[in-house]
Amino acid sequence: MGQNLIKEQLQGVNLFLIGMMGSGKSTVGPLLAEQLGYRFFDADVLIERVAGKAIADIFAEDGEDTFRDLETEVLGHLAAQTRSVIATGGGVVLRRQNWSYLHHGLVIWLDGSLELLLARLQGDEGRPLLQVENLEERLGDLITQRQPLYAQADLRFPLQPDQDPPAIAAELLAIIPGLLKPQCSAEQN
Ligand SMILES: Nc1ncnc2c1ncn2[C@@H]1O[C@H](COP(=O)(O)OP(=O)(O)O)[C@@H](O)[C@H]1O
Ligand SMILES: O=C(O)C1=C[C@@H](OP(=O)(O)O)[C@@H](O)[C@H](O)C1
Ligand SMILES: [Mg+2]
Repeated sequence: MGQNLIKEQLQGVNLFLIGMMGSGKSTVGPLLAEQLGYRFFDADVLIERVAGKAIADIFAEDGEDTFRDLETEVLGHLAAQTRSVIATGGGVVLRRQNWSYLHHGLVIWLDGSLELLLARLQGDEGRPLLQVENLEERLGDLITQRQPLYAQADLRFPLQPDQDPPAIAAELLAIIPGLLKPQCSAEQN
């Protein structure tokens, strides 16, 4: 299906990318936005802008609760936009209020295995929840806790270890029209 037809069918509806840390939300998001003529927002980048400091410093100095409050605030603003692809942070699914914002758009879950995430996140220093001795155990615990929440997405997209970001974006663009209901339009509301 051509990009113009997909754009026409989407009618401005936002795309929210959800999934575990390392699933590629921040990487695939801009590619999707470019193909669709949408804007791209990374919720984490906006949180850092609002707080005036890096995510690691928000966690260290103000605590996770403050970070989650900022996350909800930023998401509320983003949900009021149209024609946007939004990369969320992996923990966005934890708060019920966030789901009321996510459901303003189409919610796409990038679902990666523990093995895939571990390979990508080894040595990462920017994600405060992963600064532990046993990364595999921490990721496994987070997956167990969050999987039922991610499963509330409109689409589960299983990640293949050898699929590069452009190929993922292309496959998503082919799948998305099938998710749309005829009356689904952000610009009619
Ligand atoms: N399809 C992919 N194949 C290989 N590496 C990827 C892919 N998507 C993302 N990455 C890499 O994985 C890491 C995490 O990606 P990122 O987009 O920051 O994930 P998220 O925003 O979901 O936490 C980055 O180093 C990124 O370059
Ligand atoms: O999973 C989480 O709780 C978090 C994920 C991070 O974003 P990414 O999913 O983009 O890494 C960031 O929001 C913060 O470190 C907390
Ligand atoms: Mg990210």
